[in-house]
Amino acid sequence: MTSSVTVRVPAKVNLQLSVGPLRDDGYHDLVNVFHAVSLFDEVTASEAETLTVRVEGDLADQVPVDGDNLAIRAARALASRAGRAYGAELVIRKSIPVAGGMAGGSADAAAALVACDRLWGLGLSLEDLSDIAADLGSDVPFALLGGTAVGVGRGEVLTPLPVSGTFHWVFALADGGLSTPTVYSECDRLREAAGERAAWPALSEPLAAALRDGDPQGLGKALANDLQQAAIMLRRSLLRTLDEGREQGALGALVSGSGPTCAFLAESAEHALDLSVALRSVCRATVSAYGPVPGAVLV
Ligand SMILES: C[C@@](CO)(OP(=O)(O)O)[C@H](O)COP(=O)(O)OP(=O)(O)OC[C@H]1O[C@@H](n2ccc(N)nc2=O)[C@H](O)[C@@H]1O
Ligand SMILES: Nc1ncnc2c1ncn2[C@@H]1O[C@H](COP(=O)(O)OP(=O)(O)O)[C@@H](O)[C@H]1O
Repeated sequence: MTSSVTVRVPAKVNLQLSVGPLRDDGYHDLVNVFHAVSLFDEVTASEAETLTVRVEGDLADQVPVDGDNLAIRAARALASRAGRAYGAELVIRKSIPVAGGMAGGSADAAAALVACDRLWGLGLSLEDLSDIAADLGSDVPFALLGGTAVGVGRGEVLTPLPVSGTFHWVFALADGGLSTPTVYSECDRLREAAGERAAWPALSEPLAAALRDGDPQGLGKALANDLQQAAIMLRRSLLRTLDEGREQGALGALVSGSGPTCAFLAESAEHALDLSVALRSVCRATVSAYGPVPGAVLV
C-alpha cells in the first residue's frame, strides 16, 4: 500500500456566471462556465490512524483545521462511502486565495478525494468521486475535472467545453474574503429592489465560440458575472480595481465568482506581466496564471 500521496489541484475563474431563480432548497439554478487556471494548492495524504489536517503557507491562519475543513469533510465522506473508519494525515500547501471566489476550499476537497482514494486503494471512478464531490459543494466536481466546462443545476452537472489554445490571466487579490451565501443573498436583494425577475440562464454563444476559436478578444467581450454587482455593493473598492485593469488594456475584466478576487484577461503572457505590475497599486497583490489546466492530478 502507498504510504503517502500528493495531489495538485487548480483554482478556477468563472467566465460566465448566470444566476437563475432562487430554488426551494436555497440554491440558485446556474449556467456556470468554469475555467481552471495555473494557480495551485497541493494536498498530501499520508498513512495515519485518525483523520487530521494541517495547512502550510502564508494563508494557513485563514483556513479552519477542524471538521469544517473541506479536505477533512471530503476524506470523511469517502471513508463513509467505502464503509470503513480510515485515517489519514492531510497536509494542504495553500496558494489559492481563501474566500476569494477561486474555489480554493473546493479544490482542496477534490484533491483530498483523489489522494485518499489512492492512499486507501479504493480505485473509485471519476463518476463515483464526482457524486461524493457534489454533496460536498457545488464547485467541487469541477475541481476534479478541470479544463473548461459548463455547470448547470447548482453548478455541479458538468459538460466539458472545447477550447483552442491558452488564455493568459492576471488576478487582483483583495484584503479579506467575501462569503458566498452573503453575495448570493445580496444579488437576490438587488434584483428584488429593482423589481427584476431572474431569467432562466443559457450558455452564451459568443463565449462558447471565442473559447472554441481560441479568440481572446471575443472572450474578453463575452465575460459576464451576475454576482459582480452584488460583490461590488459589498466591497466598493472592486470598482476601482476593475476600472484600472480596463484602462490598462485588459481584454476583459470581471469579479471571479463571488469575489473579491478580480480577473483580467490579457493578450499574451507579456501583456499579463505589464497588467500585473500596473494593477499592484489598486489591490493587495497580483498573480498571473494561464488556463485551461487539468483538474486534481497525482504528482
Ligand atoms: C459562486 C460560486 C461560482 O462558482 O463559487 P465561489 O465564487 O464562491 O468560489 C459557486 O456558485 C459557489 O459554489 P460553492 O462555494 O461550492 O457553494 P456551496 O457550498 O454549494 O453553497 C454555498 C452557498 O452558496 C449559495 N449557492 C451556491 C450555489 C448555487 N448554485 N446557488 C447558491 O445560492 C447558497 O446560499 C449555498 O448555501
Ligand atoms: N481547505 C480549505 N481552504 C480554504 N477555505 C476553506 C477550506 N476548508 C474550509 N474552508 C472555508 O471555506 C470558506 C470559503 O473558502 P474558499 O473555497 O477559499 O472560497 P470561495 O468559496 O470564495 O471560492 C472559507 O472562508 C473557509 O472558512
